[in-house]
Amino acid sequence: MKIGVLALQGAVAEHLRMLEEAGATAVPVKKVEELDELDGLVLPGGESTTISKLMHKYGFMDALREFGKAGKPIFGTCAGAILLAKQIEGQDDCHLGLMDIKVERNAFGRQKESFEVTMPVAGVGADYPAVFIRAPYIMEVGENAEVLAKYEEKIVVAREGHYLAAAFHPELTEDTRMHKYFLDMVKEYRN
Ligand SMILES: NC(=O)CC[C@H](N)C(=O)O
Repeated sequence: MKIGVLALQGAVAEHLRMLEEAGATAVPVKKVEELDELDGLVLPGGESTTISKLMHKYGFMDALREFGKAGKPIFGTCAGAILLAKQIEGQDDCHLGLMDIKVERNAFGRQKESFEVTMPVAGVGADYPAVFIRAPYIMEVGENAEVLAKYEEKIVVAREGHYLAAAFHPELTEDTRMHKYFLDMVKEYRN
């Protein structure tokens, strides 16, 4: 199984390492042609506005929409979840607009810029260590999306078919369960 990590900006190396540990072959993706050989893709955390600008610059907007619409699984973490969302609170435009979720950026307030909590994530585990860094939260999910985790009543993990979004950074722990969950999704959609 070959999984790419979009390598324009953000936490790329950490995702590559976790995907390898979870049992996949993981490659950084810097050119659209590299999408062809992939079974799935991770959109890392970072700064969504910066990543989006680079996605436009290097032709990834249309290429990634095609990738998603062809049924290839995509996992967006933190800024990556913002890139996937169809709606962003306070903004008219979205980025990829592939996943039927509405997100609010930097949703946990200044005093909580970064924090770690242990929480249950459905299908992943009861005690998942979630690292939040200037994290968004998911305000609403569409009727085909399911909520996998909430923190303080806010949705922080959701799945819609072959799209997975997490508000936190699963690549910044030693716990590979979230990446394994994504690899199981990829297996499910590969055939
Ligand atoms: N750690 C992150 O990915 C932060 C996301 C960032 N606040 C954004 O809006 O893009």
